[in-house]
Amino acid sequence: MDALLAVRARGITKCFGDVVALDDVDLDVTQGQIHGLVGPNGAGKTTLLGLLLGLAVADSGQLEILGAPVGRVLAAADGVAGFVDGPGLYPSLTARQNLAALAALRGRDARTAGVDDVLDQVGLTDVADDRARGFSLGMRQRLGLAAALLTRPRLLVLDEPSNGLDPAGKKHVHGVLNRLAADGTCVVLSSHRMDDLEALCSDVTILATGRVVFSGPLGKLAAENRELEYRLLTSAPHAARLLAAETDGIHLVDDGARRDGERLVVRALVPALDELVVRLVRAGIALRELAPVASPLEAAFLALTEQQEGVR
Ligand SMILES: Nc1ncnc2c1ncn2[C@@H]1O[C@H](COP(=O)(O)OP(=O)(O)OP(=O)(O)O)[C@@H](O)[C@H]1O
Repeated sequence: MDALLAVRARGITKCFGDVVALDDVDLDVTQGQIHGLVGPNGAGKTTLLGLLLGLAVADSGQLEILGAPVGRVLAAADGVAGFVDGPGLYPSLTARQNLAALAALRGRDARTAGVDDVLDQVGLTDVADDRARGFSLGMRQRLGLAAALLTRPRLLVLDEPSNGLDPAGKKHVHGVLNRLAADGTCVVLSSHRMDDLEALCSDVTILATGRVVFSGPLGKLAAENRELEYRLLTSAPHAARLLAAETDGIHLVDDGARRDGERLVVRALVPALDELVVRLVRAGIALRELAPVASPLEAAFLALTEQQEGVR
């Protein structure tokens, strides 16, 4: 057992009838890390998060959570909290009553359980006495997060926590998760939003049809990735295009839909792109903007999952 790992999974397989939801999955998540699960619909993300929360047991493989092996009992391991498929709430109770009821279920006194503190953390103080029935999706997500925080988890497991959050709500929730991670809590979350994952996670695991196609630091994903498309804005578009065409390893992308005459789109590995930039500057052409057309995570996600779909 590795004390630094909040999650250690080896050879996890989970089937629902003929459907193989998870197929020989290995996963290491270090304590204090925010780890993202990403994958197309039906890739197995929720199934995996459900195993971490003790909502289901694997058919085979070994799972250790916070250093302890997980048995075949349906129960959340000590120190684990979170939700999949949206938080479970009592619609007729207020936000505060929901949290007090959860605290009472765990045998804690609602007055000292920290209800007001977690409501404040997720930004729901103003609506603490409103019934959950009237809450928007984003507010329900925040209340679910508050419920999880009430247990002071060491592993927080969240399925699509940004669903329904407006930009301010998202920023608020990101702040909460970052603070938790800084204090040593491990967060494992799924998302279809690459910008969320890039903003929050140090590491990601990409699942496709139940199999892990990548797991590791985001930076490694970018570095390992094939050629990416970049958009360049220069002081001399025509001359820049000619120079790019002559540079080894640079492929012009002539996409009519994206071409606006001013901007140049090229496909390249980073060393070839570096060479192009040096050559532009040497030729007296100013580079005003240089950005990937899609983020490295998005590009790698598409490439890796398309590859996997091809294998099926
Ligand atoms: N309780 C269940 N009974 C039958 N099949 C299930 C069950 N739960 C999941 N599956 C199947 O297992 C596979 C993985 O589903 P899962 O919900 O884990 O994927 P996901 O990556 O979370 O997808 P999404 O992004 O759409 O939420 C899918 O084919 C799904 O239909």
